[in-house]
Amino acid sequence: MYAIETEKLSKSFRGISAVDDLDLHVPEGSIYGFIGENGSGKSTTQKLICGLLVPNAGDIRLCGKHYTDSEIRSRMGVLIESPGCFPNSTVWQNLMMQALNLGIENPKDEVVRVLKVVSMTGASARKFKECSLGMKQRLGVAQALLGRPRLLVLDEPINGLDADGMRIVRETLVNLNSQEGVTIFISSHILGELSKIATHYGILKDGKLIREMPESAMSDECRDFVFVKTNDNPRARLVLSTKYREIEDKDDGLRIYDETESANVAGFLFENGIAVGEISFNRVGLEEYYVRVMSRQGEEASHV
Ligand SMILES: Nc1ncnc2c1ncn2[C@@H]1O[C@H](COP(=O)(O)OP(=O)(O)OP(=O)(O)O)[C@@H](O)[C@H]1O
Repeated sequence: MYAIETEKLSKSFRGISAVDDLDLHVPEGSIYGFIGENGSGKSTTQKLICGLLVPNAGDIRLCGKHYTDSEIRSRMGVLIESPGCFPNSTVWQNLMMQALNLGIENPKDEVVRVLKVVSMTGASARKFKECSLGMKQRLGVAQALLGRPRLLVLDEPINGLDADGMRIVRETLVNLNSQEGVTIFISSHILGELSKIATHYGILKDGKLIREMPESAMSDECRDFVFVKTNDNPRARLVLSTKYREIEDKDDGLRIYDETESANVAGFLFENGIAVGEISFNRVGLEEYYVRVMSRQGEEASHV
């Protein structure tokens, strides 16, 4: 079953298409990384799913039910753009107001719980306007967690966070997903961070979904390679081409995509009188995969 499924979802603003015929499939229990360039339609899609915008066409189903179903909606937590908070109220007061609005039983206990989850217990007396950007983002996540939602829709929740703030949000999301089975639909431009947690990906371009796949399928498309820097890369390339078929110039060095090991490449270069300055075994990461998919969009990339 899909936690979120859209069928031919479309939205335009004053005749300009923002989301175009979108068929999205977010499996239950997944952490679905939703990526795309600025203006590709990620926020619009998330707003449509959360009922903050009305589609021009298409359908949205949440856990098999129409997205307007109130029971399903009550199991959703949302952070879209910046958290809606009162600047002169404290972190505690803002969360309490939200908990009361949501009609949560034992709101105090629930606020204590979510503050703990995002590691903000010590900041509960701080006014919202005095919070750092990182604290505000984490408060937004805490708001989204009120009432123990089964589905979280998060728009750029790690934007503006420092490394520690990112780690806290990342660990929070992974724990919610692995321990409580919460489905997380998350957009982010910080691909390195997203790749640490996502189980599925959807790539959006100009309002259209150009790729959708589980992380394992993306890993299969991302290839292993040996990266080597030498004292003479052009000669190293010539020498290596007598033994290896797929060699690429990249980052002041050479990549060898053939199935081999660093030690074999180093040994072969050494035998041929070429000094190796740096050698490592690597894999194409999400950022590079994304750049390549975007640049060859429309083509079927069998090897990325
Ligand atoms: N309320 C609106 N009125 C008019 N145009 C809008 C509105 N909201 C979004 N758009 C347009 O729709 C397109 C998609 O915007 P959207 O914010 O969904 O993209 P995005 O992928 O979330 O971008 P970003 O990564 O910069 O947040 C853009 O061209 C944007 O200008």
